[in-house]
Amino acid sequence: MSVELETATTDQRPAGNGVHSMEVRDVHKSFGPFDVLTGLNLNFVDDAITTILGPSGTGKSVLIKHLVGLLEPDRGEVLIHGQNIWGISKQERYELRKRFGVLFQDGALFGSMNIFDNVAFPLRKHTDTSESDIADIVMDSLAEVGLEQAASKLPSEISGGMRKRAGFARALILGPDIVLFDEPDSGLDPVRTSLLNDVILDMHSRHKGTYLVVTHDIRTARKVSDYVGVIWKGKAVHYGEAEAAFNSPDPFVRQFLSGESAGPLGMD
Ligand SMILES: Nc1ncnc2c1ncn2[C@@H]1O[C@H](COP(=O)(O)OP(=O)(O)OP(=O)(O)O)[C@@H](O)[C@H]1O
Repeated sequence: MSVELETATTDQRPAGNGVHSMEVRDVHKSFGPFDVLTGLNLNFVDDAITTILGPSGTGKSVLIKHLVGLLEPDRGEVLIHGQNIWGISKQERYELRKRFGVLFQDGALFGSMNIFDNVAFPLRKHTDTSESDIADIVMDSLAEVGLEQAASKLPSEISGGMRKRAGFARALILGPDIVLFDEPDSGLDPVRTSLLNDVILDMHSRHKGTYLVVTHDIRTARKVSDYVGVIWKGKAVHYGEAEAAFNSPDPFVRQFLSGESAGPLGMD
């Protein structure tokens, strides 16, 4: 492979007060001898949906874990609302984490709780909301993702697509201003993927917020993205408006976004 690895220019303007909600500055992370993030820089555009694409094993999930403070960089900084998340106390980091909604690959629902209780869980854990208000909020939220009929079902009694939507409802229940999706389309057929993408777009237009979607699915990226970032070998090699990404002259970005075998990206 003979691609020059350039770090993407990610100097995008934040939407509001001059501070990006999420900034990754020169983050390095290794696991034993494996260098996974090798100087990652990303300024996510606020109140937009950014899709992060990249080959398998390139560090996308590791990026998400850094953003929510589950992993600490070996070098570099992760700033959330302008705060270096490893420069604050554990308690402050915990408080900051509540402002995130995270949708993990499998929805991460509690198997022994019905869908209503799964979605109500963050409200019961983190707020003093009364049970009657919780009932209203949860049922509204389930209606938004088309699951009001499934409230009393266990996760094992509904389809994979429904579990993802339930996970999404739970991720949004505290009104987060940042929402992270780790491969929301994994394990879904194209129709269910498309339906989930409709829900992502609909929820974003209703509730706003800075959304980050990690995916392998180019169709998902085409459908939901305002901005596209491409990570390769632990660095951002592209970040920009979705249309520009899909028309990029860069051979690596072109090959990756068109899913073609011919190009600079090989099997290694
Ligand atoms: N806690 C960990 N300990 C050791 N290695 C890890 C750990 N977490 C991730 N890795 C390694 O870091 C690399 C990047 O993993 P990551 O899951 O971020 O890739 P990815 O880009 O999300 O891949 P995929 O698209 O296949 O999900 C992989 O080689 C993985 O094995």
